[in-house]
Amino acid sequence: MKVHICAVGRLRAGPERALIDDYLTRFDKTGRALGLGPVSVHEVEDKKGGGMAAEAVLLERAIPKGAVLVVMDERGKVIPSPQFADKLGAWRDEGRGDLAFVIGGADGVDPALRAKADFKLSFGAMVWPHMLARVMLSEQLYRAASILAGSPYHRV
Ligand SMILES: C[S@@+](CC[C@H](N)C(=O)[O-])C[C@H]1O[C@@H](n2cnc3c(N)ncnc32)[C@H](O)[C@@H]1O
Repeated sequence: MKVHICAVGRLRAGPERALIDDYLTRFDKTGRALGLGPVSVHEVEDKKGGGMAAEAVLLERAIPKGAVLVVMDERGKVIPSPQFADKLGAWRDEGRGDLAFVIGGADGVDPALRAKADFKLSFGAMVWPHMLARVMLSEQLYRAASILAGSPYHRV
C-alpha cells in the first residue's frame, strides 16, 4: 500500500526536513517487507491567498482516487501507537492501494474535505505547527512499521 503525505506549505531544508527525510527513509526500509510504502510527500501551495477552500482543491488533486483518507486534525481521535499500527495493517489488508494523510495549513483543513475523511487522527488537543505535525506523522509511520515488524524501536 502506497502512503502519501499531502500537506499545505513547502518545507525548506532545515532540521524538520532532515527529521522527516530520515523517518520516511526508515519507514520505507522497514515497510518494504510488510507491504507498506513507499511513502511520498505532496506539498501544495496556494499563492493567490484563496485560503482553506483553495488549498482543499490542490490537496484533492494530490490525493489518489480511492485512497483511504486520513485527515490530521486536533479535533480527531487520539489513539495509541500500537492501535495506529493495527489500523495501517488493516487498511493494507483491505487491499486499498493508497493511504493518504492530509495536513492543513495555518487555517486548518477545509470542512468539506474534512467531511470526506475515513479517519480523523489527532496528536492531542493542542495545535501544532504544520511542519511539526509532519515530523510527528513521519515518526509515527516509522514507529507503526516497526511495531508491525516486531522490531524493538517501540517500547512501552
Ligand atoms: C497550524 S495547524 C491548523 C490549526 C487550525 N486552527 C485548524 O483549525 O485546524 C496546521 C495543521 O497541522 C495539523 N495539526 C496541528 N495540530 C494537530 C494535532 N494536535 N493533531 C493532528 N493534526 C494537527 C492539522 O492538519 C492542521 O490542519
